[in-house]
Amino acid sequence: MDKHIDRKINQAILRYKMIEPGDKIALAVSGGKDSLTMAYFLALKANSDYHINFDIHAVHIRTDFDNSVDKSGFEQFLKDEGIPLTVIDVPVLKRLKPGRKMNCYWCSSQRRMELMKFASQSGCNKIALGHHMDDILETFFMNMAYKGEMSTMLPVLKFDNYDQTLIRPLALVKEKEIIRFAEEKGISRITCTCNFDTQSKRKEMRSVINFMAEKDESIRDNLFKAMNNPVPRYMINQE
Ligand SMILES: Nc1ncnc2c1ncn2[C@@H]1O[C@H](COP(=O)(O)OP(=O)(O)OP(=O)(O)O)[C@@H](O)[C@H]1O
Repeated sequence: MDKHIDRKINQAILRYKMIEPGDKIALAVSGGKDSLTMAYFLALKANSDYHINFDIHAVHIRTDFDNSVDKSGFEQFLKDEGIPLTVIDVPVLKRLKPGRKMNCYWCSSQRRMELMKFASQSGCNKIALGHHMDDILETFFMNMAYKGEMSTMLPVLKFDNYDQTLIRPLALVKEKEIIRFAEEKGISRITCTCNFDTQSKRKEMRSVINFMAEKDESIRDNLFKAMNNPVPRYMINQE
């Protein structure tokens, strides 16, 4: 077991009050390295005498186009770790309105909607996603560069209009730490490789951040810390 990842997840749970006693958590599992790593560590806690009692149930959304993820491998992995799984078929392509082009935003919003539906039907009050620290940083830079706003994906997001809360247990874990763990565990690194990939802006931001942290890894930590540490006195006030 990777103690560092486990510690970082414990820190996130504590710092953001991410998991509470009695929670029933739907684990959104794509079959990729991030969500399987998340499922592995949460299962260790849910199935042991961890100080917070909670239940987990993995959910995989199977779309109507091939995304090249090796399904049999990840289903077996979850079984071996004692994690129950529900697979839901969602015709993402078929649901597209005539004349509309397929894109990542449409796909992820359809998946998100089905995850919420599953959670509410099965009594889950939380949905866990496999986003990690680098995803959160990239989103922060993308939102500044392309939307002109300072915002990002939150470690814990309570919806106003729904009973569910989104959580991101890997919020303090770096992607390279997940890659190392996934290699040790034999978890496939394949993620979505559909032909509709429109994630080039995210990739651009990733290389900008990697460039900044290339010579000094603590820069990545500081960039993340800065998002948690605004100094209002030295921010430009619009009023
Ligand atoms: N088909 C799916 N079914 C269930 N959950 C999904 C699915 N695809 C993505 N997710 C959830 O959304 C998160 C972000 O999805 P994204 O497509 O960005 O994957 P990723 O960052 O490559 O992560 P992973 O390595 O888990 O695939 C995933 O970590 C997972 O929790």
